[in-house]
Amino acid sequence: MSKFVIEGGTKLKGKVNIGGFKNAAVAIIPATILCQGKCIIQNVPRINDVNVLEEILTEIGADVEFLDDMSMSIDATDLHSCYLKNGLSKKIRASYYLLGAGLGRFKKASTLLPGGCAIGERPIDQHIKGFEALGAKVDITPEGRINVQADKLIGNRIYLDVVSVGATINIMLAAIYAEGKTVIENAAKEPHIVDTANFLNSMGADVKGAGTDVIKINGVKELSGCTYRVIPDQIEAGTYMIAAAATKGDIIIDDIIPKHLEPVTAKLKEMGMGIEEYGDSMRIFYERELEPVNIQTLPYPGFPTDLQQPMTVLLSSLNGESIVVEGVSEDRFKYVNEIKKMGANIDFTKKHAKIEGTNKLMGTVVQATDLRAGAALIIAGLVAEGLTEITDIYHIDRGYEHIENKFMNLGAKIRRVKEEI
Ligand SMILES: CC(=O)N[C@H]1[C@@H](OP(=O)(O)OP(=O)(O)OC[C@H]2O[C@@H](n3ccc(=O)[nH]c3=O)[C@H](O)[C@@H]2O)O[C@H](CO)[C@@H](O)[C@@H]1O
Ligand SMILES: C=C(OP(=O)(O)O)C(=O)O
Repeated sequence: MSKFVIEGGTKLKGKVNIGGFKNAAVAIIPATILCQGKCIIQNVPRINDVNVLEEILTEIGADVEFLDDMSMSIDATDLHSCYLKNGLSKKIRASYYLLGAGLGRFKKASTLLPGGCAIGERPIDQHIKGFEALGAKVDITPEGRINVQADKLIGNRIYLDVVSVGATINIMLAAIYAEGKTVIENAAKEPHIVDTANFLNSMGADVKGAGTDVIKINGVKELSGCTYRVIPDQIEAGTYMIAAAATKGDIIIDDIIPKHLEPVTAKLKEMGMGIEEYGDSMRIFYERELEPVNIQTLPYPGFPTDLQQPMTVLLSSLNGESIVVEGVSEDRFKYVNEIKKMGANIDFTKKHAKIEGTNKLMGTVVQATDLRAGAALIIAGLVAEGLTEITDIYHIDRGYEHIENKFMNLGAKIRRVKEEI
């Protein structure tokens, strides 16, 4: 087990390069099994979720190798089934995409129920509704194994009862070879939906409308290999933006798509941060005392739920009151108990937090309860007085590449300490 030890009080300065988007890469990698041919995926983030997918694909028989630090070659030509035997599928959320991709390619697939961040109930009823609408039978065993199987997949019209990123992508994957046209209504519009659709189209699929709430998929007969570059991680970029604000810093964030960051940029400007955008990079700098603001997380293009936790830490380090409403995840404030140990003054329920800003957080020992909670605790540690120790940082490694090196390059005093068990 490792932990991070952070000495607070440094203003971030310098430049950080953003990696490929976790939530796009973890959809695109499973989607490669739809094609017979080799795919080269570039700008793959070096995170543990990707390592788990590499293991899963290898286990089911795909030929997977890293060509260099950020490019992955995947050839699933010789794959004959998509049955995930062991517990790897429980280690990450995105293993659910092997259901859609396996169903699409082999008309059947089997995984255990997915894992992922503990942020409340995370049902997959909309994924199942979509698979069934295409003609599949879905069975979940008492042990938590999901089996999907179809004699034939036929395009259909599917209206999602809730806007779901996972269900939108999974139905797209399952429908790629379905006979006729599939229409997903009330689809999610996140940039990774568009990226996955672009990847599928690069292999020869016919997906239109990704990025709007109606996606149309015309079934095709075959897909072939391609080379594709994953978009930059807007959640990683947003994390460094918020860290720059919290530490009163001045940094350049490189390799981004500023458009994807608009909801975050707008809030940070409203608070008083200076932001200059230049093509694929931005400078974000502290100009004047930041003002508290209210936030509500919403599906894209609203403020992303995956940045709610870092933002709550920033708000709790300011003077004044703010309200954060969680409009996407079912229960994403549990980590607040950890920042309260550092002196934050926050009342919260499952969906709502009232923050009485206190610009005095104090270092102590805290536990990363999930991926973004871990990132939020790093930011808390950077602004706190004294030393902060963050345990259970394996959650952070699921989704942030080289995080301590990137923060160290910005001047932060952070180190990873390996603990003897
Ligand atoms: C690997 C990945 O891309 N993870 C992201 C994905 O998770 P994930 O795909 O799990 O999130 P969804 O968009 O599906 O979930 C959004 C909301 O819809 C509900 N819901 C979802 C599906 C369903 O069948 N039934 C249902 O009720 C969920 O409980 C949740 O409250 O989108 C979330 C919302 O942007 C992000 O926080 C995660 O980082
Ligand atoms: C919730 C997240 O991840 P996952 O869905 O993979 O658990 C996240 O990336 O913030």
